[in-house]
Amino acid sequence: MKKVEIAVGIVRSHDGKIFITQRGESSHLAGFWEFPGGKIEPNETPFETLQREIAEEIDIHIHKAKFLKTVQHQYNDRALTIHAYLIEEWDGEPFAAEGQPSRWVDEEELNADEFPDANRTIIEMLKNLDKDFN
Ligand SMILES: Nc1nc2c([nH]c(=O)n2[C@@H]2O[C@H](COP(=O)(O)OP(=O)(O)OP(=O)(O)O)[C@@H](O)[C@H]2O)c(=O)[nH]1
Ligand SMILES: [Mg+2]
Repeated sequence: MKKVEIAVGIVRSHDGKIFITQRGESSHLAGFWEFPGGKIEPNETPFETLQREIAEEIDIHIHKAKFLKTVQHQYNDRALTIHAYLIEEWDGEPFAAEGQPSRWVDEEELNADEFPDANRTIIEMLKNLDKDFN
């Protein structure tokens, strides 16, 4: 079984909107929405991967990121580990630098059904975080 380990960023604006991108037509889980990020390369820490992938995919420079959660998920063809970070301070304006569809979505309107199954617990945690603070 193929093992894949990734780092993803939940980019959240001060007014509670999250920047998400859509997976390309020919990729694994095509058409689902995702948090920008990608595979950890040899000799990279998850945070280094996060900085690199976020720069490549949405062209922002991270100032501060808060580690949220690591989740594991078994797909048919791969065992996936996701390290998820919350990014609330950055330089630049996020855009889909690789030409993929993208949008800002209100956190309350994040719909786990539009994301791969592995994202479900991350989205739940995100919504619960705010309950604790509000
Ligand atoms: N970037 C990203 N990948 C995710 C998320 N949720 C999720 O299950 N994945 C899965 O994590 C794996 C790594 O995604 P990736 O963007 O780095 O890699 P990729 O499309 O080049 O993968 P591939 O070449 O195996 O198709 C993919 O299998 C993707 O479907 C997410 O929120 N963000
Ligand atoms: Mg990627």
